[in-house]
Amino acid sequence: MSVAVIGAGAFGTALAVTLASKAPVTLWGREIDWAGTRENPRLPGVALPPALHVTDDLDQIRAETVLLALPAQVLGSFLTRNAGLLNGRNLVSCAKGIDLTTLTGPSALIASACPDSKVAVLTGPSFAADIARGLPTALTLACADGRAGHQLQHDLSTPTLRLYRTTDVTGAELGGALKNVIAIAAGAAIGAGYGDSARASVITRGFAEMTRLATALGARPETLTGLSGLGDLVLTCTSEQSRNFRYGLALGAGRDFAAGTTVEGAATARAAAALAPRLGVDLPVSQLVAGLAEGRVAMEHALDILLNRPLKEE
Ligand SMILES: NC(=O)c1ccc[n+]([C@@H]2O[C@H](COP(=O)([O-])OP(=O)(O)OC[C@H]3O[C@@H](n4cnc5c(N)ncnc54)[C@H](O)[C@@H]3O)[C@@H](O)[C@H]2O)c1
Ligand SMILES: O=P(O)(O)OC[C@H](O)CO
Repeated sequence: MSVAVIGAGAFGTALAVTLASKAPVTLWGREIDWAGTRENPRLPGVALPPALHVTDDLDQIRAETVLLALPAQVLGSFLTRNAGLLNGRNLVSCAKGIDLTTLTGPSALIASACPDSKVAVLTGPSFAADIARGLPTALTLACADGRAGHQLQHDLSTPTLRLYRTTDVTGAELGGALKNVIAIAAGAAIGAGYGDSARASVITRGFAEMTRLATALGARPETLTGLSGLGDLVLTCTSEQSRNFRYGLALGAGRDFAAGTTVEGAATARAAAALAPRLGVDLPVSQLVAGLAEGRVAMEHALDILLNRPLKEE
């Protein structure tokens, strides 16, 4: 097995660090002026192991399996530019989002750009810092090709990173994408001072919403109850390590949020809101988060919008 990681942000670097405990790994990033220090400022306090080679030269990516750890909204253009280099290899998406241009998940972007590749998705509850520090973590490896998924599950598991396998790529990647949207709403509820009971309602109704959208797009409902759905939803809605949750906190409290931070849920809320009428599904939380993120909805009206919806059966 040979593995490379594209995207030297926090997550790509963390995955490369844990995988380098098994075999040499090449990590590609476009801004790697930090490489000589053997510490990525996006992952402070983690020394890169000797088996991890960092480069900004894509020609050095020769591995048969390539993990794509770029933000969801830049993945499409990256694939278009580099399909010649990537097509035919096993390509594993590590991004959590829905592409705003195509309203599809990362796996469809990859399949379209690289038709000769086996496509997989690696997703689930995990903070980059936890993986890089060797804390125990369990993720979902989704691949429609069962045999390829089985191989990737073994190739990409490490002593501290335990992968479970599924063939439901749609369910796994939508769980990972949509939990970010709900985490923004949960953060906003806490930031606005609505309390933990309100957060529990957001998580529960948000989970119902995730399941509605994902199943309308072909996901298996049980996938949403797994690590990639409920597992990641719980983590992201309850931890201030999450950037989506912290962004929501700032929205709720009326505070500024650090520009340039990767907050996948904002664009994904807009994508989900655009999908809702096409699929005939009701996504009130996603629509609200899209409105908040775009500045169309003021936080002081957000609660009224949710509470004034018609009363209905659970
Ligand atoms: N950080 C985590 O804990 C974590 C955990 C699980 C999944 N993820 C997912 O991984 C993905 C990446 O997140 P991250 O935390 O690594 O983000 P990050 O903000 O730490 O890093 C993003 C990286 O992408 C690079 N980049 C941005 N635009 C680019 C482009 N056009 N071409 C090439 N490189 C580009 C940046 O230079 C940066 O290195 C996201 O979809 C995120 O949801 C992150
Ligand atoms: O920091 P966030 O909000 O992007 O969350 C990171 C991971 O997706 C948690 O599983």
